[in-house]
Amino acid sequence: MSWLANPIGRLVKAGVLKVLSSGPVPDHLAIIMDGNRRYAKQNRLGSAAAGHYRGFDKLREMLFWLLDVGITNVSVYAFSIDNFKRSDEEVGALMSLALDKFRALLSDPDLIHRYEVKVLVTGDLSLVPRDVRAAAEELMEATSGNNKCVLNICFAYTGCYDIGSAVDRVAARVAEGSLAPSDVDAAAVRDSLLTGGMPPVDLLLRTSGEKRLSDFLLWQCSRAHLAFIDTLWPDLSLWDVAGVLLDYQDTRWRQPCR
Ligand SMILES: CC(C)=CCC/C(C)=C/CC/C(C)=C/COP(=O)(O)OP(=O)(O)O
Repeated sequence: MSWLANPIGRLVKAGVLKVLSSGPVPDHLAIIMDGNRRYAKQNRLGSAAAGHYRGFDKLREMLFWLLDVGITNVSVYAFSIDNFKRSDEEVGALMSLALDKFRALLSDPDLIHRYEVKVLVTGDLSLVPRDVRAAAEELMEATSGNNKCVLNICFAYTGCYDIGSAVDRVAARVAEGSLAPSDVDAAAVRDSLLTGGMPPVDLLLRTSGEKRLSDFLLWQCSRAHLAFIDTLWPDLSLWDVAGVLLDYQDTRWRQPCR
């Protein structure tokens, strides 16, 4: 167990989170949780799946930090459409993990109920097994009345799919007559994205040293501050998060009106 769980550690953590919450915090933080397989290898966990399970535990731990700091919209890249190209064994393990965790989040009083988190699962859910889709839909339905925070789990997702399907929805509205062709503009496409009413991403964090967007929230990140750190996702610490947020706050103080 981390030292942050002992009484002194809890005080230090509360102090760090309080300091961070006193500066400007992003309205919307997006995270590419990269490095689970390398973490599994380095720590001899025996399978990539074990690294992904550690990855979920880190996500849950980090969400408490972010919500305590006052960040109210968090998007995470949990499974890209490109991830279907991985081995059947790994894809199957990631689907089982999602099924398990979507069900666990349904009854997670400390996180979902206490912080009143609405959970969205966004992506092409027609591509995922029926039981995973049903669990995702049940989770979204059960949390749809929560309105303090949004956790957007991008699953079977890519930014190109998101933009393409938004354009399809706009075209369908034009075809049925509910939108005039002259009213088709960037705002109409933006409002049809899977992220719906979420604000644009202010800060994108990617772990593990890779400096790429990997087709994540391309439209939503058009003005985002980008943070790339070397830490593998399951190793992410409170200090990593503090460093990224302090850097973001420094940028906001220097450029208040972007
Ligand atoms: C249901 C839910 C919210 C699950 C969250 C679990 C989680 C953290 C999933 C991320 C999966 C993923 C493809 C990570 C990228 O690391 P990688 O596998 O590419 O690792 P590598 O870069 O070391 O190869």
